[in-house]
Amino acid sequence: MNVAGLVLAGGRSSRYGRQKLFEAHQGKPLYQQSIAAMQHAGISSIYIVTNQELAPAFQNHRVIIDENPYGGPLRALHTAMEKMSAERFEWLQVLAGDVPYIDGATVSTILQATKQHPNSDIILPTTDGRNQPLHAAYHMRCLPALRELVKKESSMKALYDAVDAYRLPFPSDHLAFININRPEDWRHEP
Ligand SMILES: Nc1nc2c(ncn2[C@@H]2O[C@H](COP(=O)(O)OP(=O)(O)OP(=O)(O)O)[C@@H](O)[C@H]2O)c(=O)[nH]1
Repeated sequence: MNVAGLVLAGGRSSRYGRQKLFEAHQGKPLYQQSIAAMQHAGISSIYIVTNQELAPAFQNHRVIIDENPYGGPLRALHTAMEKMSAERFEWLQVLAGDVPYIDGATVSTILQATKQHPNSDIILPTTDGRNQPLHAAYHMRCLPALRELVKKESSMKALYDAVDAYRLPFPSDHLAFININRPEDWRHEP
């Protein structure tokens, strides 16, 4: 498969009060839900982008260390793409590590769209018109734009505004992109 997976796992969890990525969900640390979803969709090369401080917790995985710790997802994506640019991958399927209901079918739908829209730079899921850039597939051709943007920007929006993003709508009641920010967010457990 020409797709690699990338789990964003280097945030501060300041709203949660402690590192949310390791909270138990269905008997496993929360971030592992994102890995399982990608594996179910057939992605076998999965990387975790994190910082030096959290890296020991991911020692059984392929880890990429943020060049700018706590620099945000755009910079984390840039660091990962630079590190992976010499490899054979065409697309990078990104998932946040704090999405308990993400599943393989959702990732498969995004991967299917990479085949249907091979000239797009990003397959950008949306729910109710809301962009979901932390759960998008990025073509490696985004790298030159990323190199320029990280010099001055920090938002993912800057990237999907700068390149050709194909919007992939999901139903408004689709749970897969719901993320945990605060402990009380678990009450949405379906
Ligand atoms: N590698 C990496 N991942 C990040 C970074 N910032 C956020 N993430 C990840 O991106 C996902 C969404 O993060 P947010 O909830 O927006 O931010 P957070 O820092 O984790 O939490 P807050 O401090 O409460 O904003 C989570 O899986 C984070 O671990 C970063 O600078 N580097």
